[in-house]
Amino acid sequence: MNTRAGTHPTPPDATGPAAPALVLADVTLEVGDGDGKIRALDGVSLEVATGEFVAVIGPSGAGKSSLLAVAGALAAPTSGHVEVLGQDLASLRRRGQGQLARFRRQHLGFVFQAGNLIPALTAADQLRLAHRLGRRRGEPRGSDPLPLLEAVGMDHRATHRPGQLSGGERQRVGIARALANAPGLLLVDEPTAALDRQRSHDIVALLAAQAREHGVAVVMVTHDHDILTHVDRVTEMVDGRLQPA
Ligand SMILES: Nc1ncnc2c1ncn2[C@@H]1O[C@H](COP(=O)(O)OP(=O)(O)OP(=O)(O)O)[C@@H](O)[C@H]1O
Repeated sequence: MNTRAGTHPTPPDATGPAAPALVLADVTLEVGDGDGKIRALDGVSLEVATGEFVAVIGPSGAGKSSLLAVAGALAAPTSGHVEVLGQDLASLRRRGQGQLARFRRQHLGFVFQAGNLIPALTAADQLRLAHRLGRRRGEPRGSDPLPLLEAVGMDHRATHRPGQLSGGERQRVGIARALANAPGLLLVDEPTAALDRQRSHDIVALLAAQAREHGVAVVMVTHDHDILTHVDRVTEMVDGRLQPA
C-alpha cells in the first residue's frame, strides 16, 4: 500500500549508495549574547543515511533541540557545514529566508511533543494545509489525506479537531501531517513525552516503519530509553558534543 502523499525527493539509488539525508560537519552553535553566550553545539559531526532511524539521547540542556534546529534549517550554525538531502543549507540561506522556508516545507518533516496541531482544524484539514503549503511546482493541487491518516490509524478521526483527540491520537495526526509532503528527513522532538508505554512503542514503531518502508531518514530526540529498541543507532549528546551511546 502506498501511504505517502507525494513522491520521495531523493529516491534511494538502486545501483550505488545514496547521498546521506543529513550531514553535520564540525557544527558549532552559539546562543545568547555577551557574557551569557553558550555553546549549545560544540563541534558536532553526524551523518544520517537515507532510511536510517537515529535517536539522540542526553541530559537536559545538552543541546539536543539545538541539533534539531540546525538540521531543520531553523537556526544557522555559528560555524560548520550542514547538508540536507544533498542541499547545502548555507548556500540556500544566502538565497534568502523564503528559499529556506520553501525547502523546509517541501523536504523536511517536524514532529514535536504533543503534536503541535492547529486547534481549529480537523485532522484531515491539518494534512491538507500542510500539503498545500509544501506543494512542489507541477504537483497536483488537491491531496487525499485519508491514506496517511489510515497509515497512522487515525482515518476514523479525520473530522475531529485536536481538542477532541487524546494525546496519543494528536501525536499520530502530527506524524501524518509531518509526512504529508513525503519528506526525505523527519526531525522528531520527544514524541512520546505525553504518552503511556504502549502508545509510546506504537508511535516509535510507526516512525521506524516510515524509515524502513519509505526511506525517510529520522532523527529523534528522546529521554525515553524504553523506545530505543526501534532505532538503528543511538547517539548521545553531552555538553554540546555528540558521542556514540
Ligand atoms: N535562545 C537561547 N538563548 C540562550 N540559551 C539558549 C537558547 N537556546 C538554547 N539555549 C541553551 O543552550 C543549551 C542547549 O539547549 P537545548 O534546548 O538544545 O538542550 P536540550 O538537550 O534539548 O535540553 P532539553 O532536554 O531540556 O530539552 C542549554 O544550556 C540552553 O539553556
